[in-house]
Amino acid sequence: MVSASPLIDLQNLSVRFGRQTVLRNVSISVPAGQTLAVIGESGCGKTVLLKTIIGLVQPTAGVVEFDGRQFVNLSERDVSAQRTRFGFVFQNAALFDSMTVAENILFPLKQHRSSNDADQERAMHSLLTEVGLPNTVLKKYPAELSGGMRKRVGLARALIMRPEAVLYDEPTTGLDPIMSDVINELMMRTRDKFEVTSVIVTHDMNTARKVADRVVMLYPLNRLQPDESQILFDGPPSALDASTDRRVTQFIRGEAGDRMMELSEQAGG
Ligand SMILES: Nc1ncnc2c1ncn2[C@@H]1O[C@H](COP(=O)(O)OP(=O)(O)OP(=O)(O)O)[C@@H](O)[C@H]1O
Repeated sequence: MVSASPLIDLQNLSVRFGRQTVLRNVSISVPAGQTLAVIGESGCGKTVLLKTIIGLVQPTAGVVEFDGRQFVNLSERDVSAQRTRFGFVFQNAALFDSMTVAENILFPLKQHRSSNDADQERAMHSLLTEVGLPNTVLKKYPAELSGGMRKRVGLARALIMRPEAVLYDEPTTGLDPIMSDVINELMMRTRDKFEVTSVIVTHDMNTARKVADRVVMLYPLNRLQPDESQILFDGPPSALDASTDRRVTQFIRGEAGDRMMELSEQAGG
């Protein structure tokens, strides 16, 4: 259920690396229970936005709050405690190659909690069932799994701490359409069963349309005028097709449009 108070609140967020400003004055409030998809072309700052939410990137300006608290104001211990309230599903699953699947899934628990081994094993088996993997994968190493299986192990690892919010970075990239939809279904099941708030960075319009309650589209700053908002669209996925902004329709339909002209100009110049 979506509540009115924001769990994740970004207010006038700006992030700069050296001379490159990646995010400028971005404000997004995500109420508890909402599933937000962040779309936009490569390099517009989607992953930086995710990392800022979890405190891995510091804002240059603006405020980032999770449940009313800013990472910058927390002690190291509190930052660590606050992070356990998030699950992060990394791009390409980012599993530890030298660890078995079981060790990968249990890794966050071993780092943070002192629950006994039997409880941990129980939690792991139940999550494995949840993501549709057989027990036989537990002894395997990530290299022995398919891409879709690795993503599901990544999801199980993200959920082992029972997070309140799950951040997904391109969860379906590199998967075939069927496995992509399995991941979509699992994200929806995760939302319903664990009542998590989700932020999904994705290029996959099927994911944005099917899984998200709300879509935000960011645009690269180097293509914007200084006074333009970096958020080109903020609304339910059902409203995407009605957008009158050509940059939005071009993106959601996957049309190169005037970009081909730019390429030939670059090649010619
Ligand atoms: N730690 C960093 N130091 C310097 N520059 C960075 C850092 N992290 C990201 N950037 C730059 O910020 C810009 C946005 O990167 P980001 O990864 O957020 O893009 P994205 O929208 O997620 O792209 P993609 O869809 O290709 O993953 C890029 O130009 C990138 O090089």
